[in-house]
Amino acid sequence: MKTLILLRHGESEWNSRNLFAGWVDVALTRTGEEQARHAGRLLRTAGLLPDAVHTSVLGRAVHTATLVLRAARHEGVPLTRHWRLNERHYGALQGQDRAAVLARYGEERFLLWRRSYDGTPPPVDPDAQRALADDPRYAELAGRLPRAESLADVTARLLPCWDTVLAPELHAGRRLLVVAHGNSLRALVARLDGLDRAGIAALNIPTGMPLRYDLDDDLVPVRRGGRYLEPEAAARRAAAVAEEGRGRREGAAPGRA
Ligand SMILES: O=C(O)[C@@H](CO)OP(=O)(O)O
Repeated sequence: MKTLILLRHGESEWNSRNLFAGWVDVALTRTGEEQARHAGRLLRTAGLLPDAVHTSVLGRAVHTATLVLRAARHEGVPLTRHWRLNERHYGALQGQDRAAVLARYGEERFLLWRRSYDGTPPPVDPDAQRALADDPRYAELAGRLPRAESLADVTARLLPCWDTVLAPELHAGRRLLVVAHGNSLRALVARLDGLDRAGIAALNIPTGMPLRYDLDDDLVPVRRGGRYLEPEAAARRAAAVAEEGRGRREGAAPGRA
């Protein structure tokens, strides 16, 4: 049996303000930092300390992973960053308020951009991301930085990381922790669980809640959907993520853990 633990970063400044973040490097809030520490304590208590950690290159994921390992008293493990695990590039929606986007463009387009498999948000103005072109984290992407991504695009750029890094390490018997983002994890879960379009549209992943997948020798989940270490809190918070833009945000969910 192979074990893969997925974790969306803790609440970010822009999660708390209900702004689309994408590739913009926003910091964790104090709540997000505490969520990360809580996740680390959960992993230790559950006996799920990872052999290796993989994150995106975005600060909110790397910071979350660092806080998780510190809280789990397990800081010695290798931590590798991959731009392929980044959040979906949200194009011109980055920095925009979800409620304002919903009000301006309507439910159908909001859901197409936010939760469909192949809907691509409007592209970002190249001037708005000039700094990314000089960012060493994206050196490999020189001249072909994305200007917006659909979930299909995210899946296509994430799979090489799965095929060449994550899957081989799992096959080698390593327990992995992947700390990434709402949409890069949706792409990974969709692939693991073989979700259809309706399943993908309905999938929402809450911040800071470890999701455990046990995989067979072919890396097929033993239980579809995996299992959150705190299933009730995760279900509540995933439902709140689905409602973002409609007046409630995840951090405002009642009875949150
Ligand atoms: O802002 C973003 O980049 C993502 C995840 O935080 O938002 P959404 O959940 O709306 O896809």
